[in-house]
Amino acid sequence: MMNLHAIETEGAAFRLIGTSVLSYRFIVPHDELLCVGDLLKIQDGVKGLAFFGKVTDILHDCNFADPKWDTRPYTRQFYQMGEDVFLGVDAVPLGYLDREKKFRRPNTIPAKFSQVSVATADDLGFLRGLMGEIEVGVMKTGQGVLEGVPVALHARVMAQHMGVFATTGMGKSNFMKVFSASCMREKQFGLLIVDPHGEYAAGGRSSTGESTKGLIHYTAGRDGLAVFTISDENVKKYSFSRLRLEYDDVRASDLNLLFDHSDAQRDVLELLEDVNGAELIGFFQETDFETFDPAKEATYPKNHKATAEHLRGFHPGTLKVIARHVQILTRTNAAFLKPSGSAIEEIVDALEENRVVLIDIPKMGERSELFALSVITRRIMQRHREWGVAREEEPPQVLIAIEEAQRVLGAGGRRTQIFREAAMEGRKFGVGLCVVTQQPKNIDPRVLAQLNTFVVMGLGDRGDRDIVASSAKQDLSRMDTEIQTLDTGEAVISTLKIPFPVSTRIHLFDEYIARLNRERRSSLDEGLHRGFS
Ligand SMILES: Nc1ncnc2c1ncn2[C@@H]1O[C@H](COP(=O)(O)OP(=O)(O)OP(=O)(O)O)[C@@H](O)[C@H]1O
Repeated sequence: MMNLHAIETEGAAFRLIGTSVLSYRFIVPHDELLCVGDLLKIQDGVKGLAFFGKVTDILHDCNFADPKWDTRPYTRQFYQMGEDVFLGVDAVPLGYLDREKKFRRPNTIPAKFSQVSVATADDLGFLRGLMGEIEVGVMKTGQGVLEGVPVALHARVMAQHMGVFATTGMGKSNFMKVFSASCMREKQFGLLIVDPHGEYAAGGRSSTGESTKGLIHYTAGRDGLAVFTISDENVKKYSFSRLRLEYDDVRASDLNLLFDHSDAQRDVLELLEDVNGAELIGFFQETDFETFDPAKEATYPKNHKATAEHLRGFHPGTLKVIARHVQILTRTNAAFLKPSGSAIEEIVDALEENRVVLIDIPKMGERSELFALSVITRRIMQRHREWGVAREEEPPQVLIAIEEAQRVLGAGGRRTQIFREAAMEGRKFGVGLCVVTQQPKNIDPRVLAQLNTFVVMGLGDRGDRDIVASSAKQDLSRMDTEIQTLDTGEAVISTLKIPFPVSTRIHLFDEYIARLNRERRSSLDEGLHRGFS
């Protein structure tokens, strides 16, 4: 018979008592402080393997058979029976290091009574080798952070679409800026962000009112950034490029994205999809729809004959509505939409040079944001498709951020075709989407199924958490308690090439870029000292 007293207790905090390949349980003294989310190392001395787990639940437990022992009159005495009263801890397995120090999925179980301890940064040092290039924060445990273990996404995975899910005020803007700064630093793919509030480029106010810095303050990474703005002041002050789009960049489907249309109006726009933008806008601006009759050439300008002939059989009222929408489109976007002169090729070039491209349109509103995003996305998709035909080598990678993505990627929205195309086939051409939303349950599940990276920053709503957990490629269901208790600036990240979902404390942007600027300065100083070779 096994002699339990013979087990070495020196240095061993706790011992594993069960239960299966997919679930660990151990007990700790009743006064021990452990938290949900704490990372554990389970050293299997019998097989020579190191297992890792994460605390998912902690409960009161004891050795007494009587279920009411703790409410009996002499309860106080029981507290002196320290060894019979303890905490039971449940943990989820993360994986294990085999004898060759290779990290494996948890397909076996540690020996009974293996030694369990809270993992240190040294224990988890091997994770550094599994991380990617795009640093976003440090690994978090239930009680704090593991300073030596940065969390960094793999650049190659980014064209396979990512989702950022955050309730308002949980630190989504901060995350996007930290992510962008790391993209500027690494320059491994292009990142497009349309910024309707003008906060990402030069900074502004956070949702709680403090002033924050912007991407231009990451001076050491400045050549990884291109900003296209409508603001004269910013062109002068920061030498940003001017944002210009021209009529020919527009397609009929852009109107579908911005306005609600009847079936007949949608039919008109579908028929006109291949008509170039200048012709489309010219036709609707120059034709009088009170008298328009496609069968009578005298009722429309001669140069629009081909377009007019498409429109036989449509009611003039239908065309009038579209003419009005064309007028609203050109007027409301007049700050950057002109008959000719477009910066779109420069924008796509900057993305192909693997820079972060910010489209800075302060105070322009939602329609302008979506319009600019749709026009640029279409051009990116077009270029990348052409690339596939014309050249042997792979196209460059581009990631397109879509904030409040439920607006354009909701279930059943046929009006937002270009974003759906990017979601469904973009990865073949190196085009990824970064879907940012507070309401994942309002995103088309087919789009969610395409995402390979999930950044979850606190979701209060059970429906939202369930849909995220069921769409992620790694099992997030066991992390539900942790996701519910995430604080501002904390995230659970599930992505390809990092073997388990990692809880992360996202860097605070201002501190992160201060560090990156310092690192660059000190490496320059060192270079000057030693000479560059
Ligand atoms: N990683 C972090 N560490 C510490 N504080 C953070 C972190 N991220 C965000 N915060 C703080 O939380 C507050 C809200 O952050 P932020 O503006 O990024 O939220 P948000 O989710 O973008 O809000 P909204 O959706 O309203 O725009 C800010 O005061 C910011 O300083």
